Amino acid sequence: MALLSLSAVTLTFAGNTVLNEVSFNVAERSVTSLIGPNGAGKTSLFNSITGFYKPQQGSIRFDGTELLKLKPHQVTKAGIARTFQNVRLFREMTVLENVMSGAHCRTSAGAFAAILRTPAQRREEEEIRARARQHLEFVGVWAEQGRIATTLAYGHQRRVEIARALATEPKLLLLDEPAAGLNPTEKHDLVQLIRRIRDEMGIAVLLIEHDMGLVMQISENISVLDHGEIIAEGTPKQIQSDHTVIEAYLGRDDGEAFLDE
Ligand SMILES: Nc1ncnc2c1ncn2[C@@H]1O[C@H](COP(=O)(O)OP(=O)(O)OP(=O)(O)O)[C@@H](O)[C@H]1O
Repeated sequence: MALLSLSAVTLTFAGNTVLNEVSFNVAERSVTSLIGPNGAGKTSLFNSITGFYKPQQGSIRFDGTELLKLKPHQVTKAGIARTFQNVRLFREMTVLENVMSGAHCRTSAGAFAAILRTPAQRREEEEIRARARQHLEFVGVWAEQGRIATTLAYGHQRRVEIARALATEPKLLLLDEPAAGLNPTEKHDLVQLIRRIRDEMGIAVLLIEHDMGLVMQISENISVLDHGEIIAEGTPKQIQSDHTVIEAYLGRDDGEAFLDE
């Protein structure tokens, strides 16, 4: 059964249709990629899933819950975490604090207890710290836990952002262009990390990515968005030989990337 299921999702801004009756599924413990030329509507789709945008029509069901009625923090609590196209870490916080902030949606002691620093709150804080450590070790940046997050090398900032997303304890992780700005070695490591997130943590991953080599290597399923519509779906092999997809990329800025692979 699908973990995430979009059905005829339509999103418009001032009469401009950004998503037109988009339907697709993400299976549990899978890596699914969403590809498409610049401006196709990929990030808008992420924003619709996470409650930042409110599609006018359709349904987005996740693990038995309709998401379209929920606010962003409720979507996080339901089990969906995301990273952003441009890394968004808290500037004044250390690496560890950034990751601990991700766990806040799961805390129970409450703001009052936090102000009074009750024993229950202190215990909870210790648990969050221990889990944040596990996540930082998992993504391989624990050694830098005490540094201000935004002073880290770019590739490491991306890992911290993934660790923060994992700290919300998601069932589904949305990654928006995680390979952008990474060198070949870092991209290789990212592929391994995404596989470990799926295999060791049992988390499904939905990926927006322009690096076709990476997409073809890692995805079980690919959905292709063009001008706000799903124009193809299938395995990497099926997508690579799909003429509609090749047509959609021809003559685009990012077309060569697709055709070169
Ligand atoms: N808040 C908004 N208000 C109006 N139009 C918007 C808004 N957000 C997105 N759009 C429009 O939706 C279209 C799709 O944009 P989107 O960023 O989702 O594409 P994308 O596929 O993620 O592109 P890229 O690969 O370049 O990141 C664009 O025409 C964009 O201008």
